[in-house]
Amino acid sequence: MYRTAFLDLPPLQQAHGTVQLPGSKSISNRVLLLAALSEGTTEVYDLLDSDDTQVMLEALRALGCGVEQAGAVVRITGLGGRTPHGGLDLFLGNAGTAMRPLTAALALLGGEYRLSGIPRMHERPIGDLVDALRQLGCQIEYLGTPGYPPLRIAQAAGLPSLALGQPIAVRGDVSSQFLTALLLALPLASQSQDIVIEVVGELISKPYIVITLELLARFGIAVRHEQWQRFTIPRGSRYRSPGSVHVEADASSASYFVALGAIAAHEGVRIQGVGLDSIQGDIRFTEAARAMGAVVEGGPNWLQVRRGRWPLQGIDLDCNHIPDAAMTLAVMALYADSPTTLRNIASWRVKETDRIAAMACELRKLGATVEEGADFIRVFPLPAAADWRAASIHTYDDHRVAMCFSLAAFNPAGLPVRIEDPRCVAKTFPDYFETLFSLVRTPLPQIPVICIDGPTASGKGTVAAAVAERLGYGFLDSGAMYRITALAALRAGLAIDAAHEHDIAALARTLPVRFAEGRIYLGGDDVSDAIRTEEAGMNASRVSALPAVRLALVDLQHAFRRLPGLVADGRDMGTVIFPDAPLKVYLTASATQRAERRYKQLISKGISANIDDLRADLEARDTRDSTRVVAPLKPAQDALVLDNSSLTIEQAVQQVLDWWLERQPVAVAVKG
Ligand SMILES: Nc1ncnc2c1ncn2[C@@H]1O[C@H](COP(=O)(O)OP(=O)(O)O)[C@@H](O)[C@H]1O
Ligand SMILES: Nc1ccn([C@H]2C[C@H](O)[C@@H](COP(=O)(O)OP(=O)(O)O)O2)c(=O)n1
Repeated sequence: MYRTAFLDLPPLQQAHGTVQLPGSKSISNRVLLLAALSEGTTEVYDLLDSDDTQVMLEALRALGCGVEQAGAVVRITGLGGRTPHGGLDLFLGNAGTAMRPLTAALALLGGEYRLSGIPRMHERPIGDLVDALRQLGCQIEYLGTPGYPPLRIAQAAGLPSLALGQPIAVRGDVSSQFLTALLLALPLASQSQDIVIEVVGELISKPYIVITLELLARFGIAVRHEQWQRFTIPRGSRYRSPGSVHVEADASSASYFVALGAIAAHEGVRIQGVGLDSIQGDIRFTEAARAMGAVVEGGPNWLQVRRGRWPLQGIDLDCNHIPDAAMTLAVMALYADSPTTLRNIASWRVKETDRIAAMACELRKLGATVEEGADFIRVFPLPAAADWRAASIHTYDDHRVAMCFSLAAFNPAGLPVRIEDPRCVAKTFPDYFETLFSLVRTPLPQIPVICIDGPTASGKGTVAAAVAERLGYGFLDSGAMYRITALAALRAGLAIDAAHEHDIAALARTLPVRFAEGRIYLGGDDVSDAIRTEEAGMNASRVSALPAVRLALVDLQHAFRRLPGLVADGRDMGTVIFPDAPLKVYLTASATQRAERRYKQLISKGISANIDDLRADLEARDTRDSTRVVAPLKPAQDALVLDNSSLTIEQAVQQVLDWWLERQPVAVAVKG
């Protein structure tokens, strides 16, 4: 997961490969609640691991359910008839799929609870559900704005007698989650009579109700309905664990990869975990994608998508049946040859953010003309490369905004797209960007590299690692390659000299080196500390003067150039290894400063050192590194020199970031 302030997506062109999608959020949280209300233990396979499921699991644990995580299986031992722990303060983040059903279930179980979330959760309506529960006789109070969380369920004395004789009325035209919440929870009260729920107003998002009914059936509760307006929970209904449940992959998450297959050139994308027979309504996104031009094939647990018609064609669609996935259509619309109108999407206004306003605003930043109304959005395409603008996409703490705008990186202008706060995808798909990068093919020159070269102890490694971290880029410590090669040579009994050049080069070509969790392994051996001694540095300097060894390490270093970008530090990153890098920095500091830094670094690690010896050593190393025949240490012609003798680490990092950011098209667009 990227935890950076923003993520710059380089321009993308092709996609190819197979993707296994995370579990559906809607199914995951419904299954968790049903398992929690059942007797016995339910094994849940492929549960989505995300912010929204975590808050649900924590709430269930607090209420007294058994929650046990064992690899890919989560075991929930339900309350059965037991009373949940009361007097709790449950924090539910921004998870509507936890807030609504838990409100209903806890109101029907008795006890006292406070339910709250992040500020946006407190702006998302829940009044219609509370009204329905109050009608029944439940005691629920608003702790802030009436109609919105936070809430207090105040039934310290247990449950008041419920008025179940009349049908329970609930509005269906704001969010189908209110009806879902009642359907999931009301079997708790069905011991002695049928319970009837009547929907007031047109029911939106029916496909989500289909999921609810399917899952209730899996847990032994057969709800009848008439025309989606009147639902009956039969008398004597009881939650019965099916023993195990497999969660389908998320069909809404699939929409980004269906769109990817439709937009990207090449043979297309295969999606595993969800197929055309999915119980999730958003699977019908595939029909909309087909209408725009995608070629979609599918089977029981898979989809295969490739580009068909190109450019895509605009559509005019009532999206009531695919409210979440429809956002993806709004970005696909940019690649069409006629406008796209998405209708009946009023529910977008009460989701993680006002999604109609958000989509319109961000699409306009890319250069598109957008019309919006209370319940529709119309997007005009950007047919010519010159129509596109570089943009920094604000994501409103809305995972879907972040994910669907990543598709703008396929723009024909070859512009990168900045996604702000990429971490927001954690709500449903923490590894979304990693998954995207694993499928797309990008010409190497499009993958940015920042080179930081310079003499020893100038702070290259420190600064490069920090810059990489801020940008979400990979990090190549090329010096480590030479250090490891020198160590491997000595362990193999090879003296580091010209006579053994070819043997050492052969060793370097097949170096079994592995980087994992901040450690470096040579074969199975953790050599992270062994290669950091001053002696290892000097040996590295010697081995690096052998031309055949340098050549042998080129491919290994090039392999680090991966999406979304790379920061590489060393001696010849800008001059030899990545000569086309868009930013090259030559980082240096006075010999006195460098000796002092190295001294402090060694002392802090408990290694004794003498500052005069260190200075003499580093000057000797500078001389050897700068005077060798192949790839000597020197600033690239187009490098920016940064003498950080009198800068703090943070100032040096900031300077490199400033140089980088001012070169990005987004910055230019903002300034220009
Ligand atoms: N302004 C600065 N910039 C970078 N590093 C600094 C700075 N001031 C002190 N240092 C310290 O210098 C030491 C050497 O840095 P390092 O990144 O290992 O250098 P290199 O990779 O160039 O050999 C580290 O302990 C680092 O914390
Ligand atoms: N790209 C590179 C990186 C390092 N080397 C050589 C020269 C250096 O003295 C050694 C060790 O490099 P390293 O960057 O790890 O050393 P310092 O941290 O700067 O002391 O490897 C090189 O020749 N080319």
